[in-house]
Amino acid sequence: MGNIVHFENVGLRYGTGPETLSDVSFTLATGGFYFLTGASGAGKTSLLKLLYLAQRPTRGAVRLFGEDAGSLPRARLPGFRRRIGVVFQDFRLLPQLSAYDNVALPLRVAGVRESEIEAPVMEMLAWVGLSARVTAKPPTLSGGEQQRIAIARAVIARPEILVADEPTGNVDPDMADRLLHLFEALNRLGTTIVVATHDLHLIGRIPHAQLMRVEKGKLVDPSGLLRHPPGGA
Ligand SMILES: Nc1ncnc2c1ncn2[C@@H]1O[C@H](COP(=O)(O)OP(=O)(O)OP(=O)(O)O)[C@@H](O)[C@H]1O
Repeated sequence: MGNIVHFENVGLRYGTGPETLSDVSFTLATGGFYFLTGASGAGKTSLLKLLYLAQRPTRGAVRLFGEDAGSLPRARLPGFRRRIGVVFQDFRLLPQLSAYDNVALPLRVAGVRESEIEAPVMEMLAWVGLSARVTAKPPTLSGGEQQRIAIARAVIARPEILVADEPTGNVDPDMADRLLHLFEALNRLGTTIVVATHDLHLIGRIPHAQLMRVEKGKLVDPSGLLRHPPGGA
C-alpha cells in the first residue's frame, strides 16, 4: 500500500491576511480512512481545498497520486480532479438539473455511454434513499436531500479519493449512519476517504480510521503518525 497524498510544510494565505494554514505536513496512505476535525475556523475546509486542488499552497508542496500538484500543467488538472470525488459543505448542485442529472454528471463528463448510466445512477439514488425524487430539482429539495445527492454525485464515478466536508451536517442520525456505511463500502473497495466533521459519534463508528486535527491553522500530530506513517512516506 503506497501513499496517495503528501503535504510538505504547506502554508496557505488568502490575499494579504495572516496564514490560514502553516507548516502542514502529513501523508495519507492509499486506501486509508481519515477524519479531519478542529474548531470552526481552524482551517479544515482550507486544507481540503488544497487536497482537491481548488487552492494552490502559498508555500510548501502538495503531492497527489505521486506527482507534485504545483508543477502540473494546467491541461492535466481536470484529469487529476476527476480522480477526486468532493462533497462540498454547500453541496454545489446544479439547480437547473434534476437529481438524476446531477448524479449522472461525473459519468457523462467521463464519457460513459448513456445506456450505461441509468443503472448506476438509480442504484446510487436508492442508496441515499432518494429513488422517489429522481426528477426533482435541487431548489425543491430539503438540505438533507441535497446533501445526499451531493454525496451520490461525488462517489458515482468511483474516485480514488473521496473528500467530504461535513457530509452529514444536514441529515438525521439514521441517515448519517447509512452514509457512513456507503463510505465504508467504498473504502473497502480501495477508495481513500477524508471526512471533515465535528460529529464525534460519526468518528467513533469507524474504529480503524485515523484522526487528523487542525488547531489554528496547524496540524496537531502528537504521535507523529501522520507525518511519518508506518511504512514510510
Ligand atoms: N476565500 C477566503 N478568503 C479569505 N479568508 C478565508 C477564505 N476562506 C476561508 N478563509 C478564512 O480562513 C480561516 C479558516 O477557514 P476554513 O473555512 O478553512 O475553516 P473550517 O475549519 O473549515 O471552519 P468551519 O468548521 O466553520 O467550516 C477562517 O478564518 C476563514 O475566515
